[in-house]
Amino acid sequence: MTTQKVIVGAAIILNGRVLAGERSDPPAAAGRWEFPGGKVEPGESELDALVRECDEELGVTIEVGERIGGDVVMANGRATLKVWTAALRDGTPQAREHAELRWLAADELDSVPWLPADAPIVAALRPLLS
Ligand SMILES: Nc1nc2c([nH]c(=O)n2[C@H]2C[C@H](O)[C@@H](COP(=O)(O)OP(=O)(O)OP(=O)(O)O)O2)c(=O)[nH]1
Repeated sequence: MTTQKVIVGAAIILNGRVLAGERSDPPAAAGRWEFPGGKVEPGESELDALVRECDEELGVTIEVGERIGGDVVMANGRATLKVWTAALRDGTPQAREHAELRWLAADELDSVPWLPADAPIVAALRPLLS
């Protein structure tokens, strides 16, 4: 049986800006930008995975908000991307796994090359940043 993997992402919003991270690997994705997050582990809830990944990747505790956009089926058809808004509860984001982190305002969202699957999420996010 094939299991559909779920990738969860956090659009952490602070003062009208969203936190974006530049991937450092794998080579095909390096230099592309994404929402912090990652794969949901077997037996783990999606929201628990989101909180865990933000702790691991950024060293922060988040409070999860609302879903942004719909489920995005990834190009290989074997994974689905789901993104939520989030607020910082504790800590200052550090680039533990990303090459760089940036806080982007609505008019800066197009200034970085997002991973292709993120395009509809970024579009849905824009009106929330003001
Ligand atoms: N975190 C994240 N991943 C995304 C986004 N958009 C997108 O296409 N992806 C893809 C990139 C990767 O192929 C996959 C996430 O895998 P990952 O390697 O970051 O997951 P992980 O942190 O669980 O890593 P690992 O334990 O398997 O090393 O989803 C996004 O906005 N955020």
